Amino acid sequence: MGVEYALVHIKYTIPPAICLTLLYRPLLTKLDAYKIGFLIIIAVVSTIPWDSYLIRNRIWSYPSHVIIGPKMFDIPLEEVFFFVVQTYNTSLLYLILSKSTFQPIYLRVERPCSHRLGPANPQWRYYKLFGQLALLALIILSWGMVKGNGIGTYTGLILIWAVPFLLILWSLAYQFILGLPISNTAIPIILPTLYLWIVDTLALQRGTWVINTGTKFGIHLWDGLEIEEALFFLVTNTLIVFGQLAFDNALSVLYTFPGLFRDPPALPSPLLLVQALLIPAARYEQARIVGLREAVARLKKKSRSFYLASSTFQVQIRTDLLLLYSFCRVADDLVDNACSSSEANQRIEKLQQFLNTAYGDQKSGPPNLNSILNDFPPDTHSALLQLPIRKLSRQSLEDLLRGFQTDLLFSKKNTNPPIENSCDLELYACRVAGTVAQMCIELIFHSYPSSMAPEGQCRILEAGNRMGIALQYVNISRDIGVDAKMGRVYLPTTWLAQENLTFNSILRNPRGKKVEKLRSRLLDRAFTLYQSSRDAIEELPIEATGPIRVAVQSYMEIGHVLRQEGYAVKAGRATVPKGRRLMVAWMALAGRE
Ligand SMILES: CC(C)=CCC/C(C)=C/CC/C(C)=C/CC/C(C)=C/[C@@H]1[C@@H](COP(=O)(O)OP(=O)(O)O)[C@]1(C)CC/C=C(\C)CC/C=C(\C)CCC=C(C)C
Repeated sequence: MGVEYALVHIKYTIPPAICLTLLYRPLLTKLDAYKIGFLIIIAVVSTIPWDSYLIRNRIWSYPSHVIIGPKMFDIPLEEVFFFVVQTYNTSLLYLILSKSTFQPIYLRVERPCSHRLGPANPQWRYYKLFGQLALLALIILSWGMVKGNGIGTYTGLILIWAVPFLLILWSLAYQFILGLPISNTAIPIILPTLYLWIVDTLALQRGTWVINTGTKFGIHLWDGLEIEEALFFLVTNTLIVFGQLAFDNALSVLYTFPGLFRDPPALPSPLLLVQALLIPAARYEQARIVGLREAVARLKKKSRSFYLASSTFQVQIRTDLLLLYSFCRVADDLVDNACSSSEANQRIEKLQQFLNTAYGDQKSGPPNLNSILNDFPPDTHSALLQLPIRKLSRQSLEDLLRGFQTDLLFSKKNTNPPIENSCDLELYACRVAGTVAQMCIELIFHSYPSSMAPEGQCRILEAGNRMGIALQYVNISRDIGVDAKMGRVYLPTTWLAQENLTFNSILRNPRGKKVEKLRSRLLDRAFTLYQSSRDAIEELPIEATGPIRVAVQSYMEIGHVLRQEGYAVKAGRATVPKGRRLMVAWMALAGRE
């Protein structure tokens, strides 16, 4: 009996497990736990028969003085723990590295060129086939090595066990394996493999486990690292990462195509996941993928705070929020970028017609939105078409358009600017931002059905509305100068009068001590509203609380920056430095401010 192998864990595998857990803990969700647990079970169940065979046939062995004693099917318990901890560590590293990637946009429709819906990535079928043939060849080669019963036996046994699993995973998830950024694929394989190679070098040099002669090539990758050991760790980490990728591929299919899976559960069963993976890529909906790609690009370009926040949501709700953002952004830009206020008015009318058609008469089947799209520029079509209409209340979207209408009432000639007093300001903010908050909450409750009584849900919606107003006040405080250039002053005229300012004087000069005083007054209101509504976030479904905290705290941080002297400005707007934004997001996830 000895503790040598146990010490390998204490020194080398448990410390990274603890560090990775602490790092990922604020982001860990039930779905992540489900994924990791699922893979650990598969890893242990599939490795035990193979490892037991190897030990019984003396391919490798453990001197009795290095293990504590208890065994499972001849495998020391330390070794069984190794399968668990390796799967856990590599999975966590994968989750950390892939968190910011919105994976559904890497799905590809595969159709033959002659298909009536047009060509779409036909070459991917050949990539799949090529990989399958290569893996089949490897299986045949490894079978020959095992049969030969010579120095290639150990290599053959590793490959004959692992490659069939790789073949299955490749066949199901080749799109993600090939298409995702290497931060999601190669890096989570390479980093733990290199680490385990070093650990293995140290362990073998100390004789913790021994590969017997006659069944190995005797080649060392470096001094102390047998080629077979190096291969083993490479292959097992590849299996773990491919397993995670297959899982995520299934989730992406499930949550991206409502036409294939309408309202899938937040924790899908293994059967449902397999069904999603078996859907032929020819049935994926190209318009949906394009809509999501454009939504991600829009969010990335236009809002750093919400882009960062969006990456903390799970794929299901993240998809809906991205599409909502895309619609709101496009609608806001259509109005803001119109050449004249009459064109802007026409655009709002068209958006209203779009909503009328989209909500239409629910009984007469799905509405045909294509005819109305001709009224809009082509680069806005996907944002309009993909809006998750059936999950959102018509009232909120119509109020948002009413808010945009207020913007059109600003003009130098207009002697009655639309925001006269605090009530006007609040109503405006409620329409353009309170509605957005309410829609976000509607989407959350749709993704994570709650047993909360309707009164409770109403209370949360009201708090969300206040939070939206708070964010809009921060937005207005930040943009006083930018808005003045567009002929808009959202500070109430009664407030201006108290400082001997006028609408036109702000248009001429949106700076100075008096303006700072008013900015500060608006920020005070924003923070009061924030304080009065932030507790309601904790009552949201658990999957949404951390990410929503990130969204609102990141945006409120702009307010904190505005209160400091000499803050950084980008394109005329106060901006939160990246490091500070990340710190705020991290603290928000951890539930601190
Ligand atoms: C991660 C996440 C939550 C993403 C989605 C957010 C989303 C759908 C935002 C819509 C943004 C938008 C373009 C709306 C049009 C109207 C508008 C301009 C509103 C202002 C946003 C400003 O963003 P930005 O600075 O990029 O805009 P400009 O460059 O100035 O044009 C707003 C300030 C409103 C944003 C409000 C929210 C996102 C609501 C936040 C509150 C919640 C999510 C609910 C909190 C829940 C409780 C229970 C309190």
